[in-house]
Amino acid sequence: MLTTSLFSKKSGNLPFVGVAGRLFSSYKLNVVLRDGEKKEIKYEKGETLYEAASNNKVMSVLGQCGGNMSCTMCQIYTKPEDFKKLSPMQDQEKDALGHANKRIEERSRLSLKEEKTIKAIEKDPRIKKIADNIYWNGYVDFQVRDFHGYLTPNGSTYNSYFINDKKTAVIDSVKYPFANRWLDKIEYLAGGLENLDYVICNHAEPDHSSSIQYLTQKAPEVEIVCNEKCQTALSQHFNTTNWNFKIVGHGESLNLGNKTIQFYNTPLSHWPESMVTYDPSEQMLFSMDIFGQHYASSKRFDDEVKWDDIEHEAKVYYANILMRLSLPVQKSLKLLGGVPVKVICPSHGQIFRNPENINKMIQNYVDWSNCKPIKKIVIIYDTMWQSTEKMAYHILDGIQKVGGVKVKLMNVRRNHITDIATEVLDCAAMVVGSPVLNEHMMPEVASALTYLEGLRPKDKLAMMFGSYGWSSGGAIKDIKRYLDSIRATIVHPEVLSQFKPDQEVIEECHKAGETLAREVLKKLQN
Ligand SMILES: Cc1cc2nc3c(=O)[nH]c(=O)nc-3n(C[C@H](O)[C@H](O)[C@H](O)COP(=O)(O)O)c2cc1C
Repeated sequence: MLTTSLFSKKSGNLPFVGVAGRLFSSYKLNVVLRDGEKKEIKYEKGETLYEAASNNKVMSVLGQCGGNMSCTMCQIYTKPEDFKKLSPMQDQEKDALGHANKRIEERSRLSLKEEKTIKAIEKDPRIKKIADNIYWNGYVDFQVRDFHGYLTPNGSTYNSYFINDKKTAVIDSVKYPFANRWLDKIEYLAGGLENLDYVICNHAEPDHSSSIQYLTQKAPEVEIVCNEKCQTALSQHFNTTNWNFKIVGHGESLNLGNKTIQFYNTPLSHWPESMVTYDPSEQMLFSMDIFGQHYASSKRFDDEVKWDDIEHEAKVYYANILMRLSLPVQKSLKLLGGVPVKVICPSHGQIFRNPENINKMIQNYVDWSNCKPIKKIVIIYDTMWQSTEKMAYHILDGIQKVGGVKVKLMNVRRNHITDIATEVLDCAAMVVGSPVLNEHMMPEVASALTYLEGLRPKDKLAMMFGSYGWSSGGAIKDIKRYLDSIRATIVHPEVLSQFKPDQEVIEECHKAGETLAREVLKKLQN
């Protein structure tokens, strides 16, 4: 039985049964052995039933699992009215008792003491200790495949962090379908939801805030720490009438006892209210969506998984979520540049603790926020009867003939906009092609370009192409409007083909590809 939380500081609701020694310095216990023999034993303050029984040598078979909530030999029954007074039962204990006895809800618990709980917490895969008195208590969502239209083939995590000090605090919550699991973990770590003092809300987006509403129902006293804009945004998402807000400004601190944590506003480093939390004692930055990755794993740290995987997911995240917000992100990076960081705890994905990885990720953010181009050309196109596709392949041939430039061929119906945006982030040039359909470009090309127009990739060279039947201009006019909007530099006139590309058009495509590759090399010659 989890006699009291590892971190419980409010002793008013300490349980008494099975740990009677906690409330009475010495206690008598009547033991009836299996063969019917009766014995009276004493047990002392702090002893569990298991310890009392083994110290008095009455039950030699007790405790085979070493107190790890498996063998259920220390199972006890309480009176129903006493059962209610006990600390909440966690999954591991429920599971163990569930196997042993179906009546667990009524009056059955395991008699284990606090030290076992510490071990259990540190072994518990649902919780992860990330520093002394700081725990990850988020949720790993292996199943999620779509985030507001952006594909997440590797799932994601909603990271939440529990700080145990004289005051207890949780940083960020999880997406609402997983609220109960989040609440369970807080209950487990704090020894009751009523023992939680603060929830720090760095960002009002529902994947990080939507479970707070369930916490405030159960623990109305908890203070919601956030900036003013976040309070407004939360009130525009949830009924916050009874929420107990504590508004903090940029650079303000919150003393938790031994630790004093700090808050910095990082507006539009995702939403206007975005803020980060910093623990100077651990040099730990709770960076909200900055450095996030949609990546689900049973491991929590960067150095426990393949770097290439999380670096890729961080890039996908940046391209699809933050590319448009590069200026605010640069401001946030500048602000945080003066803050020494040993650990970065983002709100999605792996926690960065490897210094080399932290430096690499910060450098990536500097590069990505500048859309720093590499020698790469992305060809984005659609086709009905393969004429435009054929042109795309001949442009690709021209690029490859020059050499030294990577090419990505992306049919918009075979490549999701998530991946197109990721490839565009660091490409030097984009080539966009569409056949004419009803005097316009194809709708999937429009979809990709609308997405890119919103994300605003910077500093791209560009070129257009496509096939038509009887009126050449429709698709090109549409594509050009988007390329102009993102201020791309068109470095070659459009290449057009009436129906199937003939030899002359094919040669034109080759030449266009060659010109484009040379322009890229010229631009990136250093
Ligand atoms: C439904 C449909 C609508 C079309 N509308 C136009 C049009 O408005 N103007 C035009 O010049 N060609 C139009 N075309 C002809 C195509 O642009 C032409 O067949 C072109 O070669 C198709 O290129 P693709 O092979 O890459 O799909 C249309 C074709 C289809 C099937």
